Amino acid sequence: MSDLTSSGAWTSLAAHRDVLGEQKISDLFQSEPDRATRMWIENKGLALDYSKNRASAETMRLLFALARARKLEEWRDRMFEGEPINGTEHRAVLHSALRAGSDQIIKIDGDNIMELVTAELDRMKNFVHAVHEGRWRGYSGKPIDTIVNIGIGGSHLGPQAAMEALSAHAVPGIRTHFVSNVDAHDMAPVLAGIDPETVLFVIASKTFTTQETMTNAMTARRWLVAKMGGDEGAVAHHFVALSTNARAVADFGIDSRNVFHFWDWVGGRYSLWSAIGLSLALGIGWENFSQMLAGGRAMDRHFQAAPLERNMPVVMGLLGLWYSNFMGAETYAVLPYDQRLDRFVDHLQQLDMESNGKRVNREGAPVDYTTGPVIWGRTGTNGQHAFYQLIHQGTRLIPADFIAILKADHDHLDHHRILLSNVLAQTEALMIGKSTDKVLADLLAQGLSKEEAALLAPHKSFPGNIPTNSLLLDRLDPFHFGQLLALYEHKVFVQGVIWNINSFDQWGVELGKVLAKTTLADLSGTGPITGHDPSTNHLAMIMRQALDGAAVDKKGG
Ligand SMILES: O=P(O)(O)OC[C@H]1O[C@H](O)[C@H](O)[C@@H](O)[C@@H]1O
Repeated sequence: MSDLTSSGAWTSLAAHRDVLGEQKISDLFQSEPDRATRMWIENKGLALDYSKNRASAETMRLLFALARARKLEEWRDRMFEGEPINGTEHRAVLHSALRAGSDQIIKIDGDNIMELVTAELDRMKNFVHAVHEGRWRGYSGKPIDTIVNIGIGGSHLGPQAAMEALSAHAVPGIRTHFVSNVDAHDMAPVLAGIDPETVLFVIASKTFTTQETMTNAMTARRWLVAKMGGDEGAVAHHFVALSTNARAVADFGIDSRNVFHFWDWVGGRYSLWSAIGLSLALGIGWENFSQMLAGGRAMDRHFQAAPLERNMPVVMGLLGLWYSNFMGAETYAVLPYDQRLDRFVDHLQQLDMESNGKRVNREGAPVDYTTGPVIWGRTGTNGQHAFYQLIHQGTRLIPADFIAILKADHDHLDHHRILLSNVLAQTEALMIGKSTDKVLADLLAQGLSKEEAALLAPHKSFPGNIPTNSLLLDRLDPFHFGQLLALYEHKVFVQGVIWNINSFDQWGVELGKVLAKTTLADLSGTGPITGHDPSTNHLAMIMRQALDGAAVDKKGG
């Protein structure tokens, strides 16, 4: 047994789970009448109500004890102080420094990195202003009005999700596009709809080696040069790069003055706060981007200063772990009740699953407990008419976060009232359910015979007791979005610490990348394809025939 599963804190929780059993959340409200106010944490316009969880006061006490036994506070401080807690890559984890403010001093190996951070933010700010004020111009002298971000994973999902979330704050007259997939069905329609004289391509890649991004960037570059009559000089006016790899950017042919830097202590999925946020800053303006950083900073301060018992990321991390490790939940749903947060779930998916989808601990030993859950979701109310059926009546336990925005950015108050009423109805229904007896009584009252009612009742009853958090944001503005994003970043960190895994590497994505080089060579070659298993050889042969424009022989391959 591992240190974790043999620890007193863990075994106490397991024993407590057996005692708590199937105790109803609604009964906990009877025995703990102060739950709604006690299980409530608020920080600068972002509030968490976690009272609708399968967790009593005693559960929470044991979870906080687990966090302390795993030295969560020490790990948190080590992260903020720049210790190399990303052990497999010997790197610090300092995305918090990107939003810390210029008055802070944060050192790595004795050097104050805040000087670098502040200088780069200043460069970004100047650039954003130059574009918006029409001082930065395209090759033919026209001002820029279209931004095309080319990146993937952490260099795409965060900026795109934030741009969509903050669409109410978009700078008038600036259009933004986000291209990620190497599938040219992504890039082609964008190129078809933009003006080469007024476009700025923002090539976002931490490593500047990612196949998809490099392929898309080359295509964009070829397209632009062709549109400019073959003049390579146009590239300097229409391309900027965001990267930690200055050399590879130079090799690509982007002028060093057009490169915005960040550093290896910023993980890709944590990089929205860095130069990777440039497309977003161009899309929403510098003041709004700064507000987002301020929101992230506010959550950092909360995470650092609030006692564990009043600490939002800690509570959310511990509750998630409770369901995952002690109640068998395999997935976790995030259900934002705001259309603009639809893509936020995609970002959270990478943030959480790439961070905590690990099967060995920091020391490389296999874990004997489950780690990161499958994160999924979609906006409510759309989800209600699609997959909520399974949450309500399926066989799996699916805990969920409901995210609601108190004040909308439109004038249709009637819509907003309906939207929020659905948040209440769903979280209540998930908790309370509807017993078979109650359904039976209702059916009889409607005039059904006893036999008919008995047949129908099991289908119409709901077990309930499905746990939810309710997150309330005053408004979906840059500050509160920044808080929300940092909240989830720290939730992921909390869980990673307790599981003793490295949440900041991502070796699991490497194998496919390496193999893709071989398979690309196969698809580009001529002779028989024999280097793989029979299935892969067969599939590759069919694909090559199709790519070569030959008649496809699916049978023979
Ligand atoms: O920014 P890049 O170096 O192009 O990387 C883009 C993405 O691809 C990788 O495969 C990683 O899994 C991601 O964490 C990363 O964000």
